[in-house]
Amino acid sequence: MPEPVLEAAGASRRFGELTALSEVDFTVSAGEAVGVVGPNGAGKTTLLSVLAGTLRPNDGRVRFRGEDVTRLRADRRCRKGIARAYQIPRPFGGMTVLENVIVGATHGAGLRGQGAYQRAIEVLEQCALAELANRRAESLGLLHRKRMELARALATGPAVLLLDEIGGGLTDAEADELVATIRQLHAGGVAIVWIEHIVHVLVQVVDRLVCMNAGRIIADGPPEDVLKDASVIDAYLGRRAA
Ligand SMILES: Nc1ncnc2c1ncn2[C@@H]1O[C@H](COP(=O)(O)OP(=O)(O)OP(=O)(O)O)[C@@H](O)[C@H]1O
Repeated sequence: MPEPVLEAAGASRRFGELTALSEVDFTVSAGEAVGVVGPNGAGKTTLLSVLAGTLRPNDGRVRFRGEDVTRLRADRRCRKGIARAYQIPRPFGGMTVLENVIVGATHGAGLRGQGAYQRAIEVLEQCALAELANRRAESLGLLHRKRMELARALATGPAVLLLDEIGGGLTDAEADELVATIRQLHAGGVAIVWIEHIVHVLVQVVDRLVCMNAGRIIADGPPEDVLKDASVIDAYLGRRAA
């Protein structure tokens, strides 16, 4: 069995009366790429937040490389190797692309000076952003802002990268470019958990697909099997086509 890098065991999260996440067991192995799909409100982002540490589960545990990190805040988990990129990129305004990525290297990886600079340059190249290093972050178009969001996450030196609907709003050609970048990052050994509604984009990258509905995982396996699963068609794919 491949070594689990990040796992949630029996994780539940309630918001008042609503159970957004209900006793979920989820594992991503070292170097694996897992896609997460499901209807709106299924609990996908809540699961990602529980894994990243921006939300505490009410019950259950989160483990990173076997260590219980349930009580660690997101910034401490980031230092250990769990990075997250958001649906809506949040560049630090008034700073260049390079400076934004240096912040990731400094705060997320604990690098300083030349080390942080070198790491930032490396990830800008990996994310095809080197030519825009000195541009103001807020002047970038959507695809480049998404690449910068990825670069900032990568600069933290993650073992696992959590991606929350980063394909949204892109044209087909832009989505293809983003897929190429993410495949490269994955080929470099980073494990990926990617929530995405654009399933045909997602399946170009992931080895495994998980479908959630009403706070639970209803299917988990090879993408081609999950996409044929009757409960997935009923809860998600059928509804999307309707
Ligand atoms: N901070 C919060 N306070 C109250 N309710 C919340 C909060 N965050 C999420 N919820 C609720 O929990 C449920 C799961 O939300 P979540 O964002 O995890 O779903 P999702 O599968 O990511 O949906 P989408 O595809 O629309 O992003 C939803 O009913 C949502 O309204």
